[in-house]
Amino acid sequence: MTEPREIITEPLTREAFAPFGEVIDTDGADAFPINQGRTERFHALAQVELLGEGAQGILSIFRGQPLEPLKITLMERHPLGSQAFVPLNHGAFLAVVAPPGEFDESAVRVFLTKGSQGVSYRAGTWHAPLLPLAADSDYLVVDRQGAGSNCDEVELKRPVIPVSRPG
Ligand SMILES: NC(=O)N[C@@H](O)C(=O)O
Ligand code: NI
Repeated sequence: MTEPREIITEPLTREAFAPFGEVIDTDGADAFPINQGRTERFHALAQVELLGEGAQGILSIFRGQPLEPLKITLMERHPLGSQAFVPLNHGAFLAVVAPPGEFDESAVRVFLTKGSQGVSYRAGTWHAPLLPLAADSDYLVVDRQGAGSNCDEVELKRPVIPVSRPG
């Protein structure tokens, strides 16, 4: 059994997450009034990427459970589309990511979201499957349905254990 590797979680910010996708959050986002001023539109927080033959955008709800023990051994990517997760009951989660392209295990980073934040993984961004911190956490998921293979998986040589920043 290979030695697990601890990675310190980072707070999720647009700038830090930019190589992997977008942060879906009203904080710090541009907004403009619509509906005669009764509604604020936080516009285009993320782009939906739908690539390849017969690609369609779909909306699903994932009801996730925490991974226990919290040890990540597998990551995946969706080369033909983005995948967004938006919490429906304020469930914080871990966004464990690595840059698109050839998988580089040394480049894995762990972001801790606030319950008010969602993410959109860019097409091809390596990520761990949904990792909510609390039981029965619901997320609206926007991703791609269509022809072709849209899920590549990779086994980590060293399992990753997220740890919170000391202090
Ligand atoms: N398998 C599936 O639809 N979900 C994963 O892609 C995930 O990122 O959770
Ligand atoms: Ni995924």
